[in-house]
Amino acid sequence: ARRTRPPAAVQLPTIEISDAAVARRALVDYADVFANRPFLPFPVALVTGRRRRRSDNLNSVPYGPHWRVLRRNLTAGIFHPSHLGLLAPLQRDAVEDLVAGISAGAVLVLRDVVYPAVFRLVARMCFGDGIGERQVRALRRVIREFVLDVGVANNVFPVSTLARLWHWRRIRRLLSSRRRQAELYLPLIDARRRMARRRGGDGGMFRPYVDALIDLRVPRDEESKEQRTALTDDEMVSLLMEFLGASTETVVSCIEWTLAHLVIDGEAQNKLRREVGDGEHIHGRSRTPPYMRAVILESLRLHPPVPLVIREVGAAPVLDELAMPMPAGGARVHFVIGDIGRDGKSWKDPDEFRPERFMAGGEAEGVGPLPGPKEVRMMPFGAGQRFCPGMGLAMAHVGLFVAALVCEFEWTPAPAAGGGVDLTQQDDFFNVLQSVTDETSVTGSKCG
Ligand code: HEM
Repeated sequence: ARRTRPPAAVQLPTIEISDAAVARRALVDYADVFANRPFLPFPVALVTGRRRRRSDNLNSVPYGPHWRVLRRNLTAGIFHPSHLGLLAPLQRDAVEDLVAGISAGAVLVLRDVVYPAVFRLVARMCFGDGIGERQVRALRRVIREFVLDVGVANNVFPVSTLARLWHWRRIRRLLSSRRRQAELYLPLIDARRRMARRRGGDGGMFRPYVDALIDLRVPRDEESKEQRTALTDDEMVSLLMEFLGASTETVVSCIEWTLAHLVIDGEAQNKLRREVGDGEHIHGRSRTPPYMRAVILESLRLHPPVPLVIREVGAAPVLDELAMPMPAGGARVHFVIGDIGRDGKSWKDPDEFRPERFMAGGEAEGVGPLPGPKEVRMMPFGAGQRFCPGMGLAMAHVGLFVAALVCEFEWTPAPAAGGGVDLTQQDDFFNVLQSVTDETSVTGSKCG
């Protein structure tokens, strides 16, 4: 109990913001005040390494020079368009794997085929394309367990004895998860270290994230900005876990919600199929076409895979313009992304799936995945200083996989689902479609 007691940050008063205008003022006008997350948004330490030492990832690191270096390493290194261009062969492989794994006419749970394909692609981005299938499967298993356990640990404490026992087992597994993850990651990191010494890099191939982390030097505090040191093994494990988890869970959830709506709205599915029918997009040769972009934005507006933007405000902040009192001792602030995207003040028929609103002449023409400085209408990737650095990659990957799925197959509800799709949302660490865990998912028939 001592090890899992909520830390001080969790005990701070929590303020929930569901109003888009207030969110904009906080995250844009007071960007620096709202630039930190509480160290532990969960009841158990997620970034505590061996010997219980703090080993930050990008999500947890305080706003400052260390954060800036980690973030630039990702955005200017891994996510730079010239570097992402080198990903095309890996993306093509992933799409071919996905399509090959679907039998036409069979009822399938979409997650069972999409999750492995996305995860394998992301694991190759992290560790290089030499990573073996067994290692990919082992990584996938521990990340999945970790995400499920965090979801449970984060929920209200269960009441019945049996439920409490089950909950407790999950928390214990979560506490040992770091060690199990490290056991898998450290040999892979060491192998890349040896390879870099022997070959001096991959010459023109995609440079995996782990190589960038091995070479990175970070400042440790404000005073010694000039003095930089290599990342510890524990820090590398935290950052790699974050990359694998963030790039898979969110993207898979967005693909599922998008397909669910396309199954319900056959007209939108056909329109999309006509748009991506030439397969250009699947081969990574073109930008996301307009209707596909509109469909993804509409899916993200209605079902943001990450439910909350979480920030911590320190003691006695001066926020004159916010028009909202802040507790003098500081607060944890939750911006409810789903409420903002469905706010009836900014959206017509906010609960309806209508991608056309994002097309030319629509009410949301010009609205993108990241809010501009003047207005927030939706913020699936957050806003302000800590907005999601993986946004471009995520939009590209969702587009790529959805294009492959609708280009190759026609999607209908599974017979067991009674001709419909249940859009119930499972509130977890990520917002996921509850029915993806049932056998009542969807059927894909081969097109043409
Ligand atoms: C559909 C896919 C995704 C969604 C909806 C999503 C959403 C978010 C949200 C809401 C935040 C918090 C932003 C804030 O506090 O303002 C975030 C942060 C973050 N995301 Fe994503 N994300 C996605 C994909 C990715 C991918 C592909 C990566 C790749 C590594 C990634 C890495 C991160 C990181 C590292 C942060 C923390 C950034 C920081 O604190 O500086 N995400 N994401």
